[in-house]
Amino acid sequence: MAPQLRVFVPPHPLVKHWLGVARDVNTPSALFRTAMTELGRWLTYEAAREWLPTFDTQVETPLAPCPATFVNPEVPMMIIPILRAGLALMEGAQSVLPLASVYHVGYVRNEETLEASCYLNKLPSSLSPETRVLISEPMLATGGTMMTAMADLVERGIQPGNVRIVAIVAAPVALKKLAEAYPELTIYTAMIDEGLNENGYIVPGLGDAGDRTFGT
Ligand SMILES: O=P(O)(O)OC[C@H]1O[C@H](OP(=O)(O)OP(=O)(O)O)[C@H](O)[C@@H]1O
Ligand SMILES: O=c1cc[nH]c(=O)[nH]1
Ligand SMILES: [Mg+2]
Repeated sequence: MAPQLRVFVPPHPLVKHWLGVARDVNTPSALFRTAMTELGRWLTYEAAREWLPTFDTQVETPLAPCPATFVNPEVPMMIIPILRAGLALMEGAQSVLPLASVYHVGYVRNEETLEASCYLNKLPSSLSPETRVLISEPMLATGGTMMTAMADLVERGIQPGNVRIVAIVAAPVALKKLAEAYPELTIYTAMIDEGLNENGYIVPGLGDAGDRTFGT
């Protein structure tokens, strides 16, 4: 069967709570950052389920031998925060995946054309195809930023089937674009919103995630 984009919206009260905090226009920047970090933590927790590679072994408890399962540190795992807004989300992701390497990439949308351009790329020139990649990117709006980031990853050897995107809010147009180009992808998001306004902002969304995270 042909792969189909999988989008999960975990029905978790903490995800709902922190999404409400992030959406509220009256939330100050410090609390908005906390909301981003918490959403990164819980969405990554959900994304890691049945995805994080493990190995089975045995340990000695103080009383008896006992089977045990550990996260396998030999399978390469990376977190890619998309600057700027992906940084606070990444902090939560990192608390769940402390062994993951972090590679920063920065893309910015042109406010008129809405096209994304890259201003920072710390990715190595090639990556092992079995690398598991978690991308932290709060907003999937037109999808242009994520399409560019995915192209940069695939060019370096990453398989889309090994990528999970953690996003706070996703617009249908971005999901459609990603589904057509990378149907093997898996996305974890707190909500799929209605659409975009004439300036390319997600409605109801949460405004400019980067500006609200950093108080700019
Ligand atoms: O799906 P798209 O239409 O491409 O929009 C999503 C991107 O737009 C925002 O970044 P922005 O360019 O505002 O940069 P910032 O995070 O530094 O604020 C947001 O953080 C995403 O990266
Ligand atoms: O709603 C949106 C769309 C793109 N980028 C944001 O920060 N917010
Ligand atoms: Mg911005």
